[in-house]
Amino acid sequence: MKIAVPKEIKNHEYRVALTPTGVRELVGRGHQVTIQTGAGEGAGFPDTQYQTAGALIESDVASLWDGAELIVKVKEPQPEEVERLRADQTLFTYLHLAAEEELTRGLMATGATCIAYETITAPEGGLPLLSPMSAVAGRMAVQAGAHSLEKAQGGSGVLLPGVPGVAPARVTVIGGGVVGENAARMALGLGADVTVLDKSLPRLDTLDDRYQGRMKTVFSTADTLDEAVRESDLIIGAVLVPGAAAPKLITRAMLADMTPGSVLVDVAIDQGGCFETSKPTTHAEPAYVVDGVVHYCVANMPGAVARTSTQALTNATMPFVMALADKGWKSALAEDPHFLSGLNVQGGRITYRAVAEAFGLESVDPARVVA
Ligand SMILES: NC(=O)C1=CN([C@@H]2O[C@H](COP(=O)(O)OP(=O)(O)OC[C@H]3O[C@@H](n4cnc5c(N)ncnc54)[C@H](O)[C@@H]3O)[C@@H](O)[C@H]2O)C=CC1
Ligand SMILES: CC(=O)C(=O)O
Ligand SMILES: [Mg+2]
Repeated sequence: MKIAVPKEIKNHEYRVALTPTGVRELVGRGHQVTIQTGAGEGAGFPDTQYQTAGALIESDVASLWDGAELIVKVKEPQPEEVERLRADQTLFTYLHLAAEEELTRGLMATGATCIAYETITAPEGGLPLLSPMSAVAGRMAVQAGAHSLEKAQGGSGVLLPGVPGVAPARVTVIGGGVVGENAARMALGLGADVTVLDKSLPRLDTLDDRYQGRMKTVFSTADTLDEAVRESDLIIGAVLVPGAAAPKLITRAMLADMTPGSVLVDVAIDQGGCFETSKPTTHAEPAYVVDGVVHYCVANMPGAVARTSTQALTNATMPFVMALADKGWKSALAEDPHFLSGLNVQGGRITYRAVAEAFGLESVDPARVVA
């Protein structure tokens, strides 16, 4: 199969969808892999390493897209990339469609087969192609929050661990999944006073057990959210309803109860964000202030640590890329119901119910599409 890897064009996105190691595996199985000039540069993989692994290097973006049957990317396609996509091509990348109606309609109009990393499931549960980046983003969320708390960033001037004689900062993490656990773990490591809110009691039970009560676990309700808003220096939004738009858990009115200079880090921004006042930001301008509260809402946080993130992401995506290349999308998805749950758009139709529901559109059962 002819596989193309474009250079990512989202703001400050330095990850790349395949490493030279991945290229070597694919080429060894008889596939042709073309890498856009410089695509791996930001992650520390120069073109020469891809060439040694057997890839072709293409400097012309139009030729790269034109010649491909399978396009493997990291971030959701930007408008100029959607324009390049054709009905006979398969796109495999993060899509986060429930947050982006225009992108959803754009991909439908191409007629292409669009498979999202973030909705693929695993037999043992969880989201195996989202979780490595969630681990990265969760860990980064605390760094971002600590930086945003500094006075020069508009923050309240609170140091997360405090110092002897001065209490540590209060950090609340809403959603105790992969992002939430990683964030809470980093905040604990820095000596902050950490509380995790979740709606899942089994999840809170796991966290309590795993951290031996060192982080407080609290069932998420309107009351406990109100309390978190009143008492926290830093709140990290880490909820997820897979494939769906994130619920808005902190409204603008609630910001009035926050201490001036306190910080909201909305990691769930790629699914639309879980705070009413969140809007996607970039690494170039990551934060802004609303009603005295600093908001950090970068939708591609792992892009900033591209070396670590690329390796972690491709470890998880490679088996799926190989299945697509070896078998073609239809057989690969038909044979694996967990892979099939990644199918979001195919032949102009939405094949993921939560995405269709976000826009009041119809969806078709993906099993029918691959039957
Ligand atoms: N901004 C970025 O760069 C990145 C963003 N993400 C995003 O972070 C979000 C979280 O991802 P994961 O931790 O992997 O998901 P996850 O599925 O592991 O965890 C989500 C948790 O949220 C909880 N939850 C759901 N609704 C809730 C509610 N109303 N109140 C309290 N808890 C609730 C669930 O019970 C679950 O424990 C996703 O939107 C993901 O796409 C992930 C990686 C990078
Ligand atoms: C998951 C995601 O949005 C990212 O890694 O950028
Ligand atoms: Mg996005």
